[in-house]
Amino acid sequence: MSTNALLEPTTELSKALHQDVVEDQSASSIVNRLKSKNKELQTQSINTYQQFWTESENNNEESRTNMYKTLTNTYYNLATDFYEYGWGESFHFSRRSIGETHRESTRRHEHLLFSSARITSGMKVLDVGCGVGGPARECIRFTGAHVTGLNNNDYQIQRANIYAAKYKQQDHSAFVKGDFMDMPFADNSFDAVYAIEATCHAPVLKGVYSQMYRVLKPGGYFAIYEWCLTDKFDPSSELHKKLALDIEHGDGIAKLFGTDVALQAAKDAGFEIEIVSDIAHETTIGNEIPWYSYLDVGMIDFSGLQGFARSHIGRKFTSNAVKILEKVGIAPEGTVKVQDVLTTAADSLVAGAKIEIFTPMYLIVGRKPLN
Ligand SMILES: CC(C)=CCC[C@@H](C)[C@H]1CC[C@H]2C3=C(CC[C@]12C)[C@@]1(C)CC[C@H](O)C[C@@H]1CC3
Repeated sequence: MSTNALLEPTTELSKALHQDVVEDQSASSIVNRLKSKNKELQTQSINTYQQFWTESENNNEESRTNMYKTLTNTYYNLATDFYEYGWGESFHFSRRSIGETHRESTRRHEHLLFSSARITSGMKVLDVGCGVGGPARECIRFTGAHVTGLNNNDYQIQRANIYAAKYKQQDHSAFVKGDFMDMPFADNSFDAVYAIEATCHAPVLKGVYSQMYRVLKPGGYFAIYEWCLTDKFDPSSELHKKLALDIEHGDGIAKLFGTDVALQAAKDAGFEIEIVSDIAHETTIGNEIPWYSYLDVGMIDFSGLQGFARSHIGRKFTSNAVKILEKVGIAPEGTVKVQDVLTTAADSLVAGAKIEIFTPMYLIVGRKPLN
């Protein structure tokens, strides 16, 4: 393989890279997980990912957008273990209230979306870009619905299935591999569809929303939390452009779109819009603490390893620990770069949020017309 060749994140690659995927305690098992990777493939994967962002012919927006599947899939092959270690099973941010734990606010944020999508017991629901299935499992508990999780990353599907067995939810869930721009489902097959901080990986928002529209039954609800640049984003500002690029690089996103583009895409897909709001910036009760506070400088959560790992100081600790693990050959070469990419994510998200050019929770709720 030439140094510039991209490693395609196929199912075979996933099996060879992640090797033995077992049930484990997510936070403390990061060392074991890193140890069990195929070292050569892990190194090649990070080199593939970095080619989209460092000196190479693939480092441009067009290339990233054309190759969104390779970009995002490779990102999650590398980032998933770290996400579980530092965040848990639900890969999204949440509005936070005083006295609320990370887990509580995560659940509340999910419940808001499930209620907005009018999900009730017995419904057939689609979770688009389901990660390792944290929100899907909560949707099942909260509503009694059957949830299908769609994901293009084999490793995350494998992990979602392990969790489904652990929580005895196999009869209420299914995790399906597929591209959300070309979903492997029949027209009109779900009672409700939702996506939590996932459709931002699409090259074109209208493409993924149209697919959600197609598979939704007439009269059914669509509810999403979208990652967007806000109206305060100024494309002529070097700082704004740099932060947007760092968010894209740190989070496996080919191109971030504005809230206006997202709303128009939902309308163009055919939805009758019922709710639209950047709920990160609402000054309502239940939103007293900024969503990014866990990642911000000075914040330390002593509730456990996971809380510490996501804090600014915890990230520094992890960076140093990973350097040692890589040096002594426990972690594959390139793992330090993965943690660096995630550090870029955390820092740019906080910086972008503080100047309000970015939101991870642009809420759009729409309905597919009955006829
Ligand atoms: C990428 C998208 C669309 C959504 C994921 C949102 C968040 C769950 C992640 C965004 C940045 C992530 C980081 C971590 C956990 C998951 C995120 C908050 C870590 C705290 C995981 C542990 C690492 O050592 C540091 C990471 C920083 C970024």
